[in-house]
Formats: sequence, structure tokens, C-alpha cells
Amino acid sequence: MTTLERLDAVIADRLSGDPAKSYVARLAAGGAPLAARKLGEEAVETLVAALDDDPAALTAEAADLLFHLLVLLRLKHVALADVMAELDRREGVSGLDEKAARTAG
Ligand SMILES: N=c1c2ncn([C@@H]3O[C@H](COP(=O)(O)OP(=O)(O)OP(=O)(O)O)[C@@H](O)[C@H]3O)c2ncn1[C@@H]1O[C@H](COP(=O)(O)O)[C@@H](O)[C@H]1O
Repeated sequence: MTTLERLDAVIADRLSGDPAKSYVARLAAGGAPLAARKLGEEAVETLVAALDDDPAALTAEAADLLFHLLVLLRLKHVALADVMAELDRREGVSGLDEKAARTAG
């Protein structure tokens, strides 16, 4: 099991937990809008760390970002395996070629 898969399993387990004892349960109690807002905040903090040229901060913010993305995916019933499968499907397909095919015609 990868780190993301292990974390995803812990998140799934905590979703229905006690919001007083679990941050994941607290996010779940706020629903997808709260998790989406937190994800947006973490995205902004990630880009600030990147623009600040601060590798340690970027590492920490990237971890926050991935964690909150996993929580949001769970709340929206999108399986991590499906996201991984989508990335696998794209493997070897240049983003430039994909965009050109999408915008042609
Ligand atoms: N990986 C994480 C993880 N990464 C970040 N966070 C929390 O995400 C929050 C990030 O929020 P912010 O950076 O905005 O900080 P904040 O203090 O909440 O800021 P404000 O909301 O006040 O603006 C912090 O409370 C972090 O502790 C995480 N909380 C939990 N996990 C994992 O999830 C598991 C289950 O956690 P619980 O549900 O809390 O048991 C843990 O064992 C960990 O493995």
C-alpha cells in the first residue's frame, strides 16, 4: 500500500468519527464545501511557498494539500483508485498534444 492509500484508508475510517477528537471528522461535519474551502486555502499556501523559494514550507504545504484533497475526494465519493487510473491513462500522453487535440476543430 502506498502512503496515499494508507492515508486514504485512515481518512475513510475517521469520516464518521467524533469532530471533537478528529480533524477529519470535523471537516466531514462541515461537508464538502468546508473541505473544498480548506483545499483552496492549502493551494494558495502551496503557491506562496513555491514563489517564496522555500522548499521546507513547500513540502509541508504540499502535504497539507494532498491530505485535504483526499478528504474532499472521500466526501464527494470519488475513489483515489479512479484518480490514479486517470493518471495512468494519461501516462505517456504529452499535455501539449492532449490540449492540441482538445482545441482542434
Ligand atoms: N495528514 C494529516 C494532516 N495534514 C494536515 N492536517 C491538519 O490540517 C489542518 C490544516 O489547517 P491549517 O493549515 O489551515 O491550520 P489551522 O490551524 O487549521 O488553520 P485555520 O483553520 O485556523 O485557518 C491542521 O489542523 C493540520 O493538523 C492533518 N490532519 C490529519 N492528517 C492525517 O489524518 C489522520 C487522522 O487525523 P484525525 O482525523 O485528526 O484523527 C492523522 O493521523 C494524519 O495521518
